[in-house]
Amino acid sequence: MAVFTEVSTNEARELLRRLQLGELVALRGIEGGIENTNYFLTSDQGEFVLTLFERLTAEQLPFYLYLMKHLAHGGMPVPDPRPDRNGDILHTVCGKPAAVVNKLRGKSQLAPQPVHCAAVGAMLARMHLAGQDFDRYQPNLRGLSWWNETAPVVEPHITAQQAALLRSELAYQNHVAASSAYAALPRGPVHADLFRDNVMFDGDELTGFFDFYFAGVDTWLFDLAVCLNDWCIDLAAGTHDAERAASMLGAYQTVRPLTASERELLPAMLRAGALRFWISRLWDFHLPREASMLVPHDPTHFERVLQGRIANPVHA
Ligand SMILES: Nc1ncnc2c1ncn2[C@@H]1O[C@H](COP(=O)(O)OP(=O)(O)O)[C@@H](O)[C@H]1O
Ligand SMILES: N[C@@H](CCOP(=O)(O)O)C(=O)O
Repeated sequence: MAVFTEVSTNEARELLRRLQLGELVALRGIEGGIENTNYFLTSDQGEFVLTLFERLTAEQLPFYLYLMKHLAHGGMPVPDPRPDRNGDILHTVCGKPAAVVNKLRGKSQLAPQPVHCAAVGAMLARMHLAGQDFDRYQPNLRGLSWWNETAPVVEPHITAQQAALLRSELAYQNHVAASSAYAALPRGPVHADLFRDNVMFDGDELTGFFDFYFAGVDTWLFDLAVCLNDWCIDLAAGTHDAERAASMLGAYQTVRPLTASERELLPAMLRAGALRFWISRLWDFHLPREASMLVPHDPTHFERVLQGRIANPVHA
């Protein structure tokens, strides 16, 4: 359930008027999602998604919303935030920061085949290139600094063996981040959470991707590693799927070939991607936000993925 704040039809009607998006036809709460309140908003001009931000602040949101707008205008199939009469794309609904975007066609592909992984790889590379000239900056707020801050917070809740893995991996990632190969990695705005549930497909055709609310400036390789760690992993076993990974990496490189530093650091970034989601899942699991309706994801999945990435490094 992801309607934390109830929006009345009157409020929806008034919002559509403010945004000059026509007359309300239907308003329906969206059950998926864990962070925000989402509604499908249908007017006589089309179908939209209304999001009320429950956690992100009005200071953080412009980066995400303007990045989506920039990418949409660059031809990427991402939601385009709709402006009001003054040109503002961050609105207020029920006292919460809110946005209205176009509804994307298609549905999530939760059992991806190599063809889907190739589509995601090519689209990710196009997105990286399209984001190059985006002029706002916000770091990846779930990057290395956050891992260093959060690891000691979750440590009291895990076993000694898990804590040892967490500490040694963190030490390794701090060491990698200080290296000259890491400094040479190309970077720019990244999605940083492009999991299967954030991409739409119509059959084998990728029709869009959304949920930019973990985006930030980071290495492009980290973004690719996050995708490989979700799309190209057998979820039941937590193991690497070589065929799907080859499809994703190959398609990514048809658009943007990896640099020498990226090839060198792919195994390290696959570990970083696994560590990032292991820590955030441990955090959500052991320290749930007060009054949150968040149903935490299983942290042990990414612990297994991390162990697999350490034991069996994958090269480009
Ligand atoms: N622009 C969009 N077009 C179509 N469906 C969307 C769009 N944005 C969100 N959704 C739907 O809403 C659900 C929840 O959105 P999501 O951004 O994942 O929420 P949360 O940030 O709370 O996790 C998605 O799984 C998807 O079904
Ligand atoms: N992809 C993350 C959780 C983020 O949730 P989302 O619904 O906002 O994509 C994970 O799997 O841990």
